[in-house]
Amino acid sequence: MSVTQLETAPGTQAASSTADEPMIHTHDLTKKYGELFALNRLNLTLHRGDVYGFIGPNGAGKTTTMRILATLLNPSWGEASVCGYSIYTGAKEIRRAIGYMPDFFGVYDDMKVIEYLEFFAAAYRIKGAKRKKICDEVLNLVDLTYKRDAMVTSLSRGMTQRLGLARVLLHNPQVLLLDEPASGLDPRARIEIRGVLKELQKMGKTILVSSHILPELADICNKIGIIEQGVLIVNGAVTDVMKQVRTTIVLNINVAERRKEAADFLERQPEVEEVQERPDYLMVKLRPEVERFSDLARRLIENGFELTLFREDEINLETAFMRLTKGITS
Ligand SMILES: Nc1ncnc2c1ncn2[C@@H]1O[C@H](COP(=O)(O)OP(=O)(O)OP(=O)(O)O)[C@@H](O)[C@H]1O
Repeated sequence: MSVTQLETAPGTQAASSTADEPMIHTHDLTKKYGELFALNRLNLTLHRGDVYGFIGPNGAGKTTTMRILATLLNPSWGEASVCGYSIYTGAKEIRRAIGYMPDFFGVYDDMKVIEYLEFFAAAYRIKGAKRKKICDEVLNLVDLTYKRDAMVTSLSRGMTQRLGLARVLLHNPQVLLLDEPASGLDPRARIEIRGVLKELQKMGKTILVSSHILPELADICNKIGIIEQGVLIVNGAVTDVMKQVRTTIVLNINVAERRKEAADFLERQPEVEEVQERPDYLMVKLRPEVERFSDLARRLIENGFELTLFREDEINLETAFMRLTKGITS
């Protein structure tokens, strides 16, 4: 994947004159359908380079937010601006400055991958040699160069999602609105999408990305918001949000040999509450007040254990997240 080439591609620049001016800003943004608040006084601020994970269950208001920011839907009241342009007066400028990938999008059946991209590049009035260069660059970025001449209908769901991402990158937007880009993908395809998002993050794009699943986004975002029934119930830096979401940390740890000894060693460590042996690893529950666990890895290594696995248990994190979202609004 190449990061540098796309940075030089011509694109729409933000209206923002200072580096601190938010790339996305909303104030009391509200959308009502009859009596239903699809979105209820949403206050969000994203700065250049922020990758904001927008997490919530079905019907929480994620798509509504994205569609308002993409100027495809009017709010009932409240303010929103993207790249310094108001959604009320700067819709044309906003559309040039963003790449919006909806949760469902159609692809044209009878086209090759490269024809599909060239078609949209032409719609952005990218011409001639530049068009070819940019199409090749975005294909490379999403790792689809090897499918350049394949028919779009022959792509897997993961590849189609990556092609959708390539499409919204053609005009080098500064802000990306990505509505559940990893939904319905198998674990491998999810990892691939995450890889692309990490590349985009390195390029300094501002990204609002939604998901049902917290762990899916936790390690690529710097900020996270959890929305439920139109209300943003948690908002902040990933580390702070994680503290609120989980009550205890559970780690999955394995060593190359002497697993029983490692279990005994772990049980003696001050931050460990309980160690359970699983067929392939040790499940290590930390005491409730413990927030950091990197020292534990260091001590294991210093005591001669060769670590083959050391990671936070995602299922535990997901369960904690579900508990939090259920607990607050029900
Ligand atoms: N056109 C509409 N008319 C009436 N209600 C709507 C309309 N569009 C959305 N809603 C309602 O607004 C709420 C928020 O929907 P939204 O699509 O934003 O949720 P979401 O978080 O994107 O959900 P999902 O994860 O299922 O895509 C839901 O209760 C939904 O039923």
